[in-house]
Amino acid sequence: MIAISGLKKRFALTREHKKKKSQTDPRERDGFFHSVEEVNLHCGEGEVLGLLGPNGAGKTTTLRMLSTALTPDDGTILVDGQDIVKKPVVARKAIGFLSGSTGLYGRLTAKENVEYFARLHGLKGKALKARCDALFQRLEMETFLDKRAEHLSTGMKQKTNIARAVVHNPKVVVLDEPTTGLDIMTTQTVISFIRDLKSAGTPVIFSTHHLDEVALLCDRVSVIDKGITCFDGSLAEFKTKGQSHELNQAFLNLLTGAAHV
Ligand SMILES: Nc1ncnc2c1ncn2[C@@H]1O[C@H](COP(=O)(O)OP(=O)(O)OP(=O)(O)O)[C@@H](O)[C@H]1O
Repeated sequence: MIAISGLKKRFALTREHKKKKSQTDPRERDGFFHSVEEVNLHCGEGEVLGLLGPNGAGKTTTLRMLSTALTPDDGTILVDGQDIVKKPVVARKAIGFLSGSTGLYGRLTAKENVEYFARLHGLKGKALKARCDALFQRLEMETFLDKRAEHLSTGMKQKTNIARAVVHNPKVVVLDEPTTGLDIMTTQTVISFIRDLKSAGTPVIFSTHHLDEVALLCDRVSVIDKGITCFDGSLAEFKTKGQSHELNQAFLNLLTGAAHV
């Protein structure tokens, strides 16, 4: 289970920012940019939650706090009942996090990258081999396992990153735009991998701009607009509140306020 409430994060404005200070952006104030102002969401066992929002809404900042890469200024994040801000080491074991910026070691092969992270998580011997082999097969990585990461295509890198993120069998999985830049085949593999996680009861949160993926995968939807959660609920509630069965339209209605008229 993942439960986020009252989450906030602001960044000090740089001199550059201050020079270009926007007169209209209410998130720029008191010398700070308020990236996340009030985020609340909930994702239970076996649920997949799609995190939506326009560019710059605060999705990545939220997911980076959830992964413990960033410390919140306020609010609570519970993962499996544990407060991850107070127990970041426990949290890192419990969470599998895929970030937008790839963190593969270019001179290691795809296989070596995944095995390296498996070892960091304490896996070894037969258990390490069994876990890695299962992931390589599931993510259809066999053809490029021995290629150096620096020579992999975008899709191959993403599969390697996903395997790396979940190699320790985390209790919850958090994916920041997992299908961005991928071809249709690789996207299908990623979508079906998320379905497997769901079937195994693992809560999954992923950010996306693709509403067709939300339709295929999600039980729950959370929408952030200008750093504030403006919707968090089931897919059915999203359609009702957005006043449309067409997800793109429901999303737009929620963002423009048309849904509240
Ligand atoms: N370290 C930082 N310092 C200053 N501002 C930041 C920092 N990180 C993020 N921001 C700002 O916070 C806002 C939210 O960024 P974030 O990356 O979380 O948005 P997003 O919803 O993931 O957007 P996108 O869909 O474009 O990826 C943006 O305006 C961004 O410039």
